[in-house]
Amino acid sequence: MVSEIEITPCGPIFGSIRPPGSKSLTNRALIIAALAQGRSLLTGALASEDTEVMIESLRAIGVAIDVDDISHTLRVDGNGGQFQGENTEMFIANSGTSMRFLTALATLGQGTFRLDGIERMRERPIGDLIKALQQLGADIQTESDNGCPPVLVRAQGLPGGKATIAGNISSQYLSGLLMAAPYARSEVQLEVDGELVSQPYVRMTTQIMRDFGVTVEENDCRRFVIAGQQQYQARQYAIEPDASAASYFWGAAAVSGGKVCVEGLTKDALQGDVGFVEALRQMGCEVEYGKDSITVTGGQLKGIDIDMGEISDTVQTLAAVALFAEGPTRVTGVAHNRHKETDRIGDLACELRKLGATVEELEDGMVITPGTLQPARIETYNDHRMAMSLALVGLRQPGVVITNPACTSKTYPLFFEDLAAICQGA
Ligand SMILES: O=C(O)C1=C[C@@H](OP(=O)(O)O)[C@@H](O)[C@H](O)C1
Ligand SMILES: C=C(OP(=O)(O)O)C(=O)O
Repeated sequence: MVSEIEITPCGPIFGSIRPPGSKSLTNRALIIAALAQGRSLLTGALASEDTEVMIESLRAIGVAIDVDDISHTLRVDGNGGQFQGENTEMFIANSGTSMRFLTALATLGQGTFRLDGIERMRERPIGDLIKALQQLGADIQTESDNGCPPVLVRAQGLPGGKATIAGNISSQYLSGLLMAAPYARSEVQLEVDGELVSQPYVRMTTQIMRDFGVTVEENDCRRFVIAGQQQYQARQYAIEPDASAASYFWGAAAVSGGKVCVEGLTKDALQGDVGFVEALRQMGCEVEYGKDSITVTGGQLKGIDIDMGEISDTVQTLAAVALFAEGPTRVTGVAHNRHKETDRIGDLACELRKLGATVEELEDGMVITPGTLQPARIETYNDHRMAMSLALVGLRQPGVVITNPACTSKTYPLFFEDLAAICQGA
């Protein structure tokens, strides 16, 4: 792909789109189908770097996965939770879900597993998950003492028992523990210690576990009891389009003053990020929930004060929209965004300032005061969401250049093609 893209401004965008499959659901369904006994068919799956590294890692432990790129279907022949490692290496690039879910899964096998990723992955914390797995009897550690990957697992199956898990840095630790727990030798009791960020992802985890036939007792998203020696039931499973990806198209309607319908998502979607449209409604957009779609119509935009702790992957999208609003927008509740693909508070503030905004950084968010927009060369920090969100600014402001646009391949390889296509009707 080209080394940079200049976004062409366009008029109001009217169109509809079905984004590719959800990253979060694809990677959960892959973990669960891999542990099930028998064949599962996952339809509507995402094909991107984050799912690719998950698939390759599962193949490394003997799970046969056939990818049909045309129908977006994955055929997974699960190993029933029986697998061996012989110094098995899993290279996970910068996929947080893969790193956290596969670390928990690896403890169920027999033998040695090592999980590693790119440089940034070696700065993304995993220590709290390691501690919880140790409480459940796993022999597991990080290679260095900074609490980040690489992770080494000397697995002999997971004994089970009680563990507390911190939830203030990432909910993915809890999701990983939950999905592995039914394969422990005895009951697993999990208790969240302190704040739990990104809660909707945990609800997504328990729902998909139940959909694949295991029981999970749950008390207010704080305490969980999972009987040991359960088995996921292989099945056909339909994956929703990605709601975080959808945010860019809803955002495009907002900044361009058009109307965009995202197909395949509803208010009842498993992904909490559909809640992003309610933030747009607060800012002045119109939102219509259809039977199988959600449509956003742009309006007179005003700044808002919002806690985005439950929908943190859409902070950058909201920030892009905020540049076109009247008055400041204050985002809070997202301290954990500093540990994602990049520091999504500090680095986002820096790029927003280049575009002409005044940004005050908070410990857990930022206050964005729009100014006179100006052309800018946007640094993407190898963060797909920096590229996709700030591209929206270029739909109105000439001279917005996105560097390293190929970084969208983490979750959305064809993002710029899809954005151009929907703009063509504008
Ligand atoms: O469980 C998941 O699928 C995810 C949880 C969130 O991470 P945190 O729990 O680290 O906020 C989110 O940012 C990520 O893109 C996907
Ligand atoms: C934070 C993200 O991904 P992950 O943690 O799965 O790498 C994301 O997709 O925005």
